Amino acid sequence: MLVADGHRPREGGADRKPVEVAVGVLVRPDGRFLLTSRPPGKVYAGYWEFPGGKLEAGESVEQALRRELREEIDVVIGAVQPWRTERVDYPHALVHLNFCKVFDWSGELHMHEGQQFAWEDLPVRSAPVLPGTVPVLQWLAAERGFAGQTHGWEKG
Ligand SMILES: Nc1nc2c([nH]c(=O)n2[C@@H]2O[C@H](COP(=O)(O)OP(=O)(O)OP(=O)(O)O)[C@@H](O)[C@H]2O)c(=O)[nH]1
Repeated sequence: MLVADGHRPREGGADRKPVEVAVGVLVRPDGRFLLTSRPPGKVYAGYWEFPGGKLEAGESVEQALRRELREEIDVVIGAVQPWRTERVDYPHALVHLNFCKVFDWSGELHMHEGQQFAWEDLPVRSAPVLPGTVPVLQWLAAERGFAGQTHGWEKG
């Protein structure tokens, strides 16, 4: 489990029920992947992440991902490949991130919530990156044989 921002995990942290989140790693044929900035008004506004959001009652990860990506960035995704999961303990919540790879989608990107977007490569130029996004960059680096810093640390 990743503890974000050096905060002290709350009592019984490991037993709290995490919020399930579906996250999409959209990869283009040239290997670039999509990052979006968190919309104004949300926690960590302006931080860069992979697009996605919380599961609603009764939804599977795949259903939530399809809904979120349609609502937030206007794309209809094809096959969803469950990839890896990660728990992150934030001061505001304990989340269980379900990362899925997506290679195939239709529609033009439109940011519906005032986000910015970038098709990124390693090292990622957009900054700052959300704590829960950092491990994903490391997994991508390992897959791609990329050595070195995966992202910058300063607010860009
Ligand atoms: N989408 C997304 N969320 C992430 C990533 N990494 C990460 O820690 N998270 C966390 O997972 C949670 C996702 O919640 P969200 O606020 O984006 O979801 P949502 O759109 O359903 O939120 P809402 O309740 O404001 O409508 C946040 O606590 C966020 O900080 C990531 O790469 N992508």
